[in-house]
Amino acid sequence: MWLWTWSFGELLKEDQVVFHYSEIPNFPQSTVPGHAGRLIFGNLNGKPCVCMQGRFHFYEGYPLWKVTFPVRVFRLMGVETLIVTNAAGGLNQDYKIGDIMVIMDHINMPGFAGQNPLIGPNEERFGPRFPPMSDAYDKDLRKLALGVGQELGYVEKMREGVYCSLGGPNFETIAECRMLNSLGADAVGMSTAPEVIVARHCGLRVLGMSLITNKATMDYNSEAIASHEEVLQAGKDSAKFLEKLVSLLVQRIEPNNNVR
Ligand SMILES: O=P(O)(O)O[C@H]1O[C@H](CO)[C@@H](O)[C@H]1O
Ligand SMILES: Nc1nc2[nH]cnc2c(=O)[nH]1
Repeated sequence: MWLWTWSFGELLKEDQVVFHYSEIPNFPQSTVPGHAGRLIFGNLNGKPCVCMQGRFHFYEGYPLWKVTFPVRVFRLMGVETLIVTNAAGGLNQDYKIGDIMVIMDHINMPGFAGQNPLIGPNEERFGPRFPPMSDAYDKDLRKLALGVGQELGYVEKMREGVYCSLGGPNFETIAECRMLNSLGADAVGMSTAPEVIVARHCGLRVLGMSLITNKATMDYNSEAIASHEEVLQAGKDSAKFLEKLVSLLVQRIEPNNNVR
């Protein structure tokens, strides 16, 4: 069984069952425009999937354990692989709007300030107290994603890089963008790292992909101003491309027999 987030619910046409988050006991609610707040079960190319249409964020006021609660629910339901997607600002100056960055690693900035979803008593039934993160993003899945993207003809669009997760909700200052880029981040957003930390803690295999929805402003002479409207528009513009990519990827991904 597979899980991914964001806008791919439309792909799950076979045997589709839909729940609104409000119907599920103890589930948080989506408050962000563009995040529908629906859980969609179905088959894609014969593979059972569950898709979150809308995720939860720290900036909505949810503690990180709650932001990541669905990951543990899915793990208990038998999910083996997490495909996590996000919208992100491109810090790498070579990146263009509409590019897909396969995430090779992340910088979890809130973690440096003591905000980590695993803080508190360790739940041994999910994983160890001190989980490693140096192998968070599965090498084989990264290679597969880059290959599938190129096979679909998106040679220039496919990138591989480092995602930096911040708490949000404001977009970054110019000085912050320059600093993050000099620290090695290629893209910046307000999600994903917490979900991936919890997914790796409980043994899920992870593939992460960022859609570059805007170029982070690095120049004091630039007139560019980041906005959520721009992010949503870039998401809509790339929806078909992402659907094709994810659809073929799901078809090609082999079951994960190493899940604990
Ligand atoms: O990371 P996702 O939720 O994809 O979306 C990104 O886009 C929103 C800002 O426009 C923020 O939520 C940011 O994290
Ligand atoms: N923090 C942050 N999140 C984003 N989500 C989409 N674009 C951006 C961005 O530029 N910065």
